[in-house]
Amino acid sequence: MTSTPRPDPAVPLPAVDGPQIVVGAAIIRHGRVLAAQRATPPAAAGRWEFPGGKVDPGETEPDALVRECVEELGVRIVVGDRLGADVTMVNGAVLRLYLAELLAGEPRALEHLEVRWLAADELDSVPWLPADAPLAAALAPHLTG
Ligand SMILES: Nc1nc2c([nH]c(=O)n2[C@H]2C[C@H](O)[C@@H](COP(=O)(O)OP(=O)(O)OP(=O)(O)O)O2)c(=O)[nH]1
Repeated sequence: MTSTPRPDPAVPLPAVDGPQIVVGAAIIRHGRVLAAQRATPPAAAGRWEFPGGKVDPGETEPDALVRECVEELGVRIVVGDRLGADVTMVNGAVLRLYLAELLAGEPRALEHLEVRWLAADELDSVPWLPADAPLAAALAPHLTG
């Protein structure tokens, strides 16, 4: 019988390269989702997105969302389930959306031009970044009451 050698825990595993993951938070309150209007870069300025950003090396996706929502909105959130499919963006990065709820604070546009609460029938009222449009559409059933 052959046995598979166990990796030596003292030897670091090689880094597994994958696409850069960008996480977005669909923060829902009273049947509305929080959308944020990008200020930068010029090509994306004025378009709308979900608060969030790049996941840092060694950081979990929910931790990245909590960190970004403090930085961008000045709020604490609780991260829930994933929503929708991964969206691969033109630069090869992958956008991944999570449902979230506010734990503390009132969102302010600390890094965005504006933030806005959108009801289900208002999801089409803002020009989303291209990758966000299918995710915004997937949100509609979650925006009730
Ligand atoms: N945060 C966020 N970024 C999005 C969304 N949709 C979308 O295409 N993007 C793109 C815009 C940016 O190219 C990239 C995320 O960059 P970012 O600037 O928000 O992330 P970050 O704060 O971690 O970036 P950095 O300034 O530290 O480099 O993903 C979205 O819904 N939320």
